[in-house]
Order: sequence, then C-alpha cells, then structure tokens
Amino acid sequence: MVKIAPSILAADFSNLEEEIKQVSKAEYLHLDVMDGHFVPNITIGPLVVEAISDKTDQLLDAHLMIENPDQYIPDFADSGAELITVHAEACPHLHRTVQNIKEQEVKAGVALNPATPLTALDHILPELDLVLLMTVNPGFGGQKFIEDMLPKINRLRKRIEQNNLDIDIQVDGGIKPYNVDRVVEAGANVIVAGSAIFGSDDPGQAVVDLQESCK
Ligand SMILES: O=C(CO)[C@H](O)[C@H](O)COP(=O)(O)O
Ligand SMILES: [Fe+2]
Repeated sequence: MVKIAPSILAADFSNLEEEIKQVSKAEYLHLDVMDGHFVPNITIGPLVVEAISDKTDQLLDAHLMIENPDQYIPDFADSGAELITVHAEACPHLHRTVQNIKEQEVKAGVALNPATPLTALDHILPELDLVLLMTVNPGFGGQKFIEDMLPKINRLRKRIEQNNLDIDIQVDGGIKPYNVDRVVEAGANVIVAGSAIFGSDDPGQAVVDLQESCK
C-alpha cells in the first residue's frame, strides 16, 4: 500500500496543531530537519518534534538534512521520531550511523541526493527499512520535480525485489497530483508532499486526492 507523508515544511508554523489535524488521514508526518550547513536552510529540532508527537498518532518521519547526525539521533528518537532518515552524503561512516539509529529501536532510512548514485547503497541496503530518493535538491520546499529520478526509482525497486528485501522507497520533492502516479508506477511507496498539500485550499482533501491518484 502507498503511504502519504505530508511535509510540514510547507505548513503554517504559527498554527501547526491545526495544520497537522487537517492531514490526519495521512499515514506519516514528514519532518524536515535542516541545519544551515548540510543544506542552506534552518528549520526545526527535537523540541518541535516532541511538541508535535503529543498532537498526532501518525508515524513521525524525521528527514535529517544535517551534518554529524550521530550526535542528534538519540535526541530525535527520544522526542518521538519513529523513522529517522540520514543522508548518505553527510555520513562518512554510514554503516555505523545506521546501527546507531537501530540501537534506538526506530526505523532506519538513508536518503540520496539526486546526483548520488544508487551504488552508495551497495553495502548497506539490507540493513535499511527505507530509502529516500530525493527528487529535488534538498533544502527548500516548492521546487520542481527532477524527471531523471524516475528511472532511478525503478532501478532501486528492481534491486530490492531481486534481493527479496522488504524496504520502502520514499520520494521527496516536487510531488504533485499530476506526477504522483508516475513515481508510484516506478516503484515508490511512501510519498512526501509539502506544497501540494499545505499549499492547497483544503490540505485534508489534498491528502485524499493523492491517495486516490496512487491507486
Ligand atoms: O526535504 C524536503 C526539502 O529538502 C521537503 O520534504 C520537500 O521539499 C517537500 O516539499 P515539496 O513537496 O513542496 O517539494
Ligand atoms: Fe524532506
């Protein structure tokens, strides 16, 4: 089943509780953590994740776009994140970082930037619960989907199937009602959407519309 993960990056932060309530039909809530170093933007930390965890039963999906994530993994797990995703590009000791996530007894994800090849997953894939394929360059919401990511998604899905693995493929960036069917067809099964949901007049309906488009 395909799951929708609204990214609160595009929500009204002055009214976050109400914004989150509107998207409660989505299975995940995607929390973009940016440090101003790995990406040129700064967003939220564990304190905000903890505040959100009191307000929803959705799976809290922390997308860490930060350098040295190992330093903060326990804090994000303690704050209620149930899936922690780190960027391969930010982790010189990726295997150790993934083990650090698993020690916290939360799901472990690895994200790849658009220009990072799938070979970055060669010696880590069986350890993962999820691979996040960025479909824009990370740092900002509202960017244009990079079409060249479709064959990348498909190659990863085939590799997962050929190796009899049970790993989610999440896509993040520029996903809209008009292209979501193509990312699902290519093999993605966790769909992040920020501006397509919170930029619409009715975020709750936008979640339902995306769910319908995935069927
Ligand atoms: O990780 C991200 C940016 O780095 C966001 O999750 C992503 O950009 C979602 O926003 P949109 O759907 O508007 O593209
Ligand atoms: Fe994200």
